[in-house]
Amino acid sequence: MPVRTRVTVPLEFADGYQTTAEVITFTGLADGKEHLALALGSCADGDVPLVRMHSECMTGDVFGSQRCDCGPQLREAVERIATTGGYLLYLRQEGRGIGLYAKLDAYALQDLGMDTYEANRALGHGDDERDYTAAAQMLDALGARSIDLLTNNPDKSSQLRDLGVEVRSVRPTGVHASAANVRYLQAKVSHTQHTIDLGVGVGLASAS
Ligand SMILES: Nc1nc2c(ncn2[C@@H]2O[C@H](COP(=O)(O)OP(=O)(O)OP(=O)(O)O)[C@@H](O)[C@H]2O)c(=O)[nH]1
Ligand SMILES: [Zn+2]
Repeated sequence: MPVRTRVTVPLEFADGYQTTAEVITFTGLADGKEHLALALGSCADGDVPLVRMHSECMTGDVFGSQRCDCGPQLREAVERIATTGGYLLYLRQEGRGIGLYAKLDAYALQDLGMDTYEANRALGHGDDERDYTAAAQMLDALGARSIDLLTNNPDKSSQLRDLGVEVRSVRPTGVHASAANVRYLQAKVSHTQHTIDLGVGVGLASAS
């Protein structure tokens, strides 16, 4: 699974944080999507890279939506990986794999009282349609056979291990709770066993 292009991109976030990423593209990924890898920090030969598999969320990543925790998780991941050395895989799996329009349909159903998983099912989708085969191919192309994985989602480490990636450790992300997303985070904890400690959530007090 060859790397197609590597290009250096200087990054500056809204809060002024700056770093440099090597943005990497691939050919022949299993699902034919244009997934990106960002190499951040420095990883010497033999070091185990810190990896985040970030699923695309246009509303959260681009527009700063408060309905989810994607924007702050992305910002956190870039800095942690730049400090440690590793890869951010930006996966084109909008809406947990159901697509942007369907995610917004699901938001409309959540506004009528469904939780995030019930809304997916009401639309005829699975709870989570993401498959990490392409991510495993990207890691293989990068020579990352053993990784430390930044996630609260047990399905990500489980799928990667089944795909032959050695996940040496799983590191939780910070808790980015707010009044607007706490119900969504609670659903992730109760339904898919995410390791999010909502008792210590940043901003949780304002949600109660
Ligand atoms: N269908 C649907 N997708 C959502 C909703 N809220 C967020 N998403 C999508 O969920 C994905 C976010 O996934 P991740 O940031 O990987 O979060 P996660 O699976 O909880 O795992 P970690 O953050 O690694 O713990 C993005 O693709 C979002 O677009 C929702 O209410 N419905
Ligand atoms: Zn989001």
